[in-house]
Amino acid sequence: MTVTKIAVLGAGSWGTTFAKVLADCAADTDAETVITLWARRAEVAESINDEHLNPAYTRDIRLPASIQATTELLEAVRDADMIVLAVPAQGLRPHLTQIKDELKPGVLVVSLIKGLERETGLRMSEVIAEELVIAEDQVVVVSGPNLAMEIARQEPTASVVACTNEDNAKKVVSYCNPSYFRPYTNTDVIGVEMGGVVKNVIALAVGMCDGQNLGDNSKASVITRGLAETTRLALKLGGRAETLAGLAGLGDLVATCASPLSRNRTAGRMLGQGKTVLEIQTEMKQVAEGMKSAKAVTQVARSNGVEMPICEAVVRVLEDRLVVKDMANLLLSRDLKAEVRP
Ligand SMILES: NC(=O)C1=CN([C@@H]2O[C@H](COP(=O)(O)OP(=O)(O)OC[C@H]3O[C@@H](n4cnc5c(N)ncnc54)[C@H](O)[C@@H]3O)[C@@H](O)[C@H]2O)C=CC1
Ligand SMILES: O=C(CO)COP(=O)(O)O
Repeated sequence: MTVTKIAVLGAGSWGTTFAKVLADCAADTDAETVITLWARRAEVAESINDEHLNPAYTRDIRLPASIQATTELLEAVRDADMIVLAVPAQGLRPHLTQIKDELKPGVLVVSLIKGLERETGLRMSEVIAEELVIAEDQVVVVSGPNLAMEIARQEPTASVVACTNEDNAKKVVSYCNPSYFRPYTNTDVIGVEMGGVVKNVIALAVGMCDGQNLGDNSKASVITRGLAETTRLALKLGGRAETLAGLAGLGDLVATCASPLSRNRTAGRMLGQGKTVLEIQTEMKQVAEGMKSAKAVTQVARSNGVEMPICEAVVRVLEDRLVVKDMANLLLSRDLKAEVRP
């Protein structure tokens, strides 16, 4: 039997949980799979190897003993058939630069990351293909309503595995389909990625509503109009409307904006309570991608002539050019128009 080697880079909440998804799937199917999880910090790798726990990120969840953690990046990716990327968006490119000479020909590279590169406005799949000099159809994106802790607890969850080559998406699906995780394939990589990126910014706005003690009408209005602006941008960039109405669009937006587990919603709530970006970054130990990607989202939108008033307002708050209590007024006083464009 051939052994499949999978490397997961990033032992935070989602990287660790996804490694568990892969390991549980391999156990369910009796597949010969070696899963190596790369952690930046030695104590994280040691805890995963010795105790099968990653308490800082997945609390008391017992990880499969088959997951081997390492702090050696090149050792993790050497001979890997599939490399899964779960580091924060702004830290991705330097890691790609380090691993690019170690890639096995034909390797599949899977992005779990929900952000845009700030300097270039590129989606993660674009950064990966560009930096690793691999074909677009070797890059696969996994996105959906996937709060890591719920999946770590094996609560039933669906997701989307997107690749321009459907066979490659199916291959990835075959590795990440344990009993509690149901991945659907999609060939609309742009729609899937943009759904995941923009929902983080909308979740910041919903968190701001919480921080201002606003109720469900306000939040539902932000979520729904947020989906409208996300869809406008995704369509303009070449995505499909059905994707944004699916798991990676509406599904992820609802999960993130509703869940107290969401780091983006939590960061938004703190902003709504008057905390500064610096205070929040110091207090939160985990990444809230929307805080880093919001500006790039609005820049990409502007350069494509797409209106994104909620995202624009979030950026103004992040840049200290708008106080949260004035945000509703700013959004509600815009010119009246039809809900659906004829
Ligand atoms: N946690 C979740 O529920 C989900 C997260 N995601 C996405 O997955 C990506 C990773 O997120 P999480 O695992 O949740 O983040 P996290 O904050 O839990 O962990 C990030 C990991 O990357 C490491 N890290 C931080 N800065 C780094 C840098 N500059 N270079 C290298 N490593 C660095 C940290 O030590 C940690 O191991 C993000 O893009 C996030 O939006 C997607 C779906 C679900
Ligand atoms: O992407 C996520 C759920 O699908 C996680 O959201 P947060 O990064 O806001 O926690």
